[in-house]
Amino acid sequence: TKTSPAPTFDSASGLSLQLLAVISSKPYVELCFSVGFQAVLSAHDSVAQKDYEPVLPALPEDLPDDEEATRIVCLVKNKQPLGATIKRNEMTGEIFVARVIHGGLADRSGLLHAGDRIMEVNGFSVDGLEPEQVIQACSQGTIMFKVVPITERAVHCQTMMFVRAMADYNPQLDPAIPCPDAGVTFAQGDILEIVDQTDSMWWQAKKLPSSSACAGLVPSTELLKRKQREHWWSQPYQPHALTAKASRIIVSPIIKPQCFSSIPSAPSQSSHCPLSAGFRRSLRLCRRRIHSHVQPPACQTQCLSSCCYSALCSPYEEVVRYQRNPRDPLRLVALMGASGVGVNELRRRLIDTNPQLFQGAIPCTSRPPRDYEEPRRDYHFVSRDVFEKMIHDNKFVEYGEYKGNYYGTSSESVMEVLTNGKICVMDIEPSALQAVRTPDLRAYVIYIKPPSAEYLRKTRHSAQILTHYYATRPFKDDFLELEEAAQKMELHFSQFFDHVVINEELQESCIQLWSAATRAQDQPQWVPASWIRPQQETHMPQ
Ligand SMILES: Nc1ncnc2c1ncn2[C@@H]1O[C@H](COP(=O)(O)OP(=O)(O)OP(=O)(O)O)[C@@H](O)[C@H]1O
Repeated sequence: TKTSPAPTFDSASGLSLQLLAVISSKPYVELCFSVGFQAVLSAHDSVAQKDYEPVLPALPEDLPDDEEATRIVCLVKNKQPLGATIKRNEMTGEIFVARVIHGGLADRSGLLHAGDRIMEVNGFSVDGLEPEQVIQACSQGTIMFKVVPITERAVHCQTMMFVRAMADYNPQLDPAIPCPDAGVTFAQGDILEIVDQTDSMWWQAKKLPSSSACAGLVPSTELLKRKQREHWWSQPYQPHALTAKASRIIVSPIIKPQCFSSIPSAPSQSSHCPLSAGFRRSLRLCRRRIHSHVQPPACQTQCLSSCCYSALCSPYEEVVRYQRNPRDPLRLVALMGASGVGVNELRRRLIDTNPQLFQGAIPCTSRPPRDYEEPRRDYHFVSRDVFEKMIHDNKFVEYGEYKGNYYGTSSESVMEVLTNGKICVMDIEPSALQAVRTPDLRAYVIYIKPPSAEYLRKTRHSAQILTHYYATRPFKDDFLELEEAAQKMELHFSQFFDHVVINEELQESCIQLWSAATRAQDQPQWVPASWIRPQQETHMPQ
């Protein structure tokens, strides 16, 4: 049978000091004086003397039979929070542990649980005290709780999940949070690790990257949705603001065709210099015009019941860490930016300088080919009927009507580039975000941000902005228009930006773009879980 070794001495550390008096050899003296060695001997003595158990006061003899089992919990706290919240039962006045924060001091002790009734703190009864007074008693140093442990602990729902926040949240501005100091502040686009969903209202989460083991409180999906809805209804009705808000979270990829018949017919601008796929003026104009002409919804109710409501449905987007398998098709790189910031200039340079790696998708049109145009190089030329059938079958990432002809980019034409082993680079309007964030295209969205007004003034004096088919114009209002458009885009869509490039110096921006676009193909990235899950369902770790 296994027997525990019995100690020969119970005061080895004392013995080591006696030993010192008789030995004079230097290595032995150093060994006996070393901190580690003394600590080992002291630990040995504690075990040998069996003085490792806390000395509890003797039980009083007149203990009633129905005395509840209590637990003494001793926590040593310095500056870190206790990691627990308390609440008072309004009927009985009893104080309970309301929740224990994942990874906090109380949680790591393993001795305090949600539902434990607190009877005493540091020897003083909490009877009749307000929760704030109890908290004050736990401010620092060694805190001794006497608690009646909860008999049936709640089943903890601790499945780990990562989400991307689609909205901003500041606990200090939320009067409903149980403890603002325990809240996590986050902004749209932040990645949160949800570590506990036991409470249907207040989840526990860590904002990534996080160096702390301790989580904090964030509103659950349901609660955040409710808060957004309340905020929504409390705003005065502004049709345009409502449209912008609606597109803040989810945007419908399908935009009704617009007719721009008022624009005069244009000269064949590209007759001498054929542009690479996707740079056609008509396509760009068509896209820009549609975006700026999107009508506000006919009525508020209709809006709330359709696109806005679906936007409200997802204040968090579940994400997973994804690294592309080299055998999988490459990812689409979608560039987004305010008109005039330089999206097309950068895209053109990227493709022109690395044609073996990057390519644009060939757009589709219902317009007849011109003399200098070649099918499948300049456009996929299709009849109006075929184009309309493609619209009906949801084939387009984006499309619109310009001067009586349809123009668009189909998912198929993007896929063609990707499966041929090239990175497809596309410039998109926010309305196409939803259509490119799909399991097939897995768009990596790069936002092109304007530099400071001062830098713009310095570098864009000869820059021209595309206005209509045959004309460009210099920037107006000292770049105010560009800055305002960029701010709006960031306000509503920054949660979808995987990367941001500030377009200061062209060549430097191009290098940054190249590096981000290639990194997106090989390095792990946070992507919507829905892109990956269908294939991974059977292999998900439990
Ligand atoms: N970093 C830069 N430095 C100097 N000029 C720039 C820079 N980036 C872009 N430009 C110039 O700014 C003008 C607008 O650029 P570009 O056409 O690419 O804008 P855009 O974002 O595609 O907008 P739109 O589609 O409305 O034309 C062009 O004349 C371009 O050469």
